[in-house]
Amino acid sequence: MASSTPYTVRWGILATGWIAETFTKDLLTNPASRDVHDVRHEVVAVSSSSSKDRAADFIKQVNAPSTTKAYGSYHELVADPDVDIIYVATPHSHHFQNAMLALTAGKNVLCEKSLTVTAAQTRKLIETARSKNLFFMEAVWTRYFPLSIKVRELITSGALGNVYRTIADLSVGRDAPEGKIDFPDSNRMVNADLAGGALLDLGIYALTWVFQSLYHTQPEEEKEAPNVIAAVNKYHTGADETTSIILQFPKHKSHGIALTSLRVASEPDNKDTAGASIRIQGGLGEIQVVGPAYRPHQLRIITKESDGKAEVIDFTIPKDKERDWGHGMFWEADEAARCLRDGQKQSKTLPWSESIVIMEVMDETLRQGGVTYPEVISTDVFDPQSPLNTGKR
Ligand SMILES: NC(=O)C1=CN([C@@H]2O[C@H](COP(=O)(O)OP(=O)(O)OC[C@H]3O[C@@H](n4cnc5c(N)ncnc54)[C@H](OP(=O)(O)O)[C@@H]3O)[C@@H](O)[C@H]2O)C=CC1
Ligand SMILES: O=C1OC[C@@H](O)[C@H](O)[C@H]1O
Repeated sequence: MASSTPYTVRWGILATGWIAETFTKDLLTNPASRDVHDVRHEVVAVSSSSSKDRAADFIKQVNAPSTTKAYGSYHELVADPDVDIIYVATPHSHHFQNAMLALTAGKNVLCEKSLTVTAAQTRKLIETARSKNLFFMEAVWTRYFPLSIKVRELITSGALGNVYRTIADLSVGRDAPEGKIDFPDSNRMVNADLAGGALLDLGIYALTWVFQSLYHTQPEEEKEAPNVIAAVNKYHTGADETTSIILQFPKHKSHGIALTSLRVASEPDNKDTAGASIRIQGGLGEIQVVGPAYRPHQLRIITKESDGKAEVIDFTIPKDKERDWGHGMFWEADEAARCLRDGQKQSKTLPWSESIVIMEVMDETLRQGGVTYPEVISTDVFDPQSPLNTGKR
């Protein structure tokens, strides 16, 4: 018999930057505000590699319970016996070392995108999670949106016929005079020491739409790794600034076109007038996904049957009115909670095997573009005393 008591997950937050704040505020919303009643979340500890004070400020900033523990190091957080799962919210450069730190301490992990800098690092993390019987998931929040679920249902129901092509773009329009990009060179978006660049930060979302529509929705035995043809422009920091990828899935005769750029914008006026950022095209019609690829808000479904008329479905992100907050990251947290409750070590919506194939596509793209990152962030040898774990910058 199903229990009426929601299953509670106790979170530890590793790092205190922008996304850590956004995600933690989502964890603290009332699940009932999104009509979820089977799981709930507690934030029991927050760690900052900068200082314990920084962690304490963060706890106040997000209005977490006063019992939440503040730690001045990632090592202390992963050793806390009250924590069930660690949310890794550092820059991409740090994900491998930080997630290994947590897994080797026996903690389940939800790790921000891009999962790692290299596919070898992803494989190592997955081997570690498997050998320690722990839950591990890449935090591609968009996959858990009701909008994404609807898109996958439409594809698998055959509403579009065979899907032959997906075009997906996430570009942020930060071109600046004299060949510059409007981020300081030290910013994680362009800083090679922090695994900066368009592909790992934004291109992962364009690839998410290609994979959701052309790979994930295939029966298990039909899934195939694609051939990759990439064009990459590098910025003077060595990170990629504009990257375009053609993915060819030979068995299914389908193509994915994943686009990302720090210079041009997929939504120049943020008002949906530029058209859909994502088009999923089948023999019988197409789905247009409107809004930024990471947080889209509308579907337009145009099929031969509808005679060219679009069925438009709007999706709003529910807000917890008491906290005046709701960003949309809570759905991935709910997924992690249900996996922990049910003893599943990976999410069916983004299984380990798929994270590996996507990282392999990114590896190949960066190889073709001649983008390389420093050894300290691209090694797949775990070092608990790495500066990425100790915060010694
Ligand atoms: N899902 C989503 O929508 C989004 C996901 N992201 C992902 O989240 C991750 C973090 O991004 P974001 O929050 O924007 O980044 P921020 O720069 O805002 O925060 C990163 C945090 O990591 C910690 N950190 C540890 N070492 C370093 C270092 N050498 N340089 C900078 N920070 C360091 C710091 O926390 P402390 O000092 O407390 O240890 C810092 O506050 C990235 O992987 C990014 O791709 C980002 C934005 C949106
Ligand atoms: O994941 C992300 O989504 C939103 C973007 O603004 C941000 O750069 C990226 O990290």
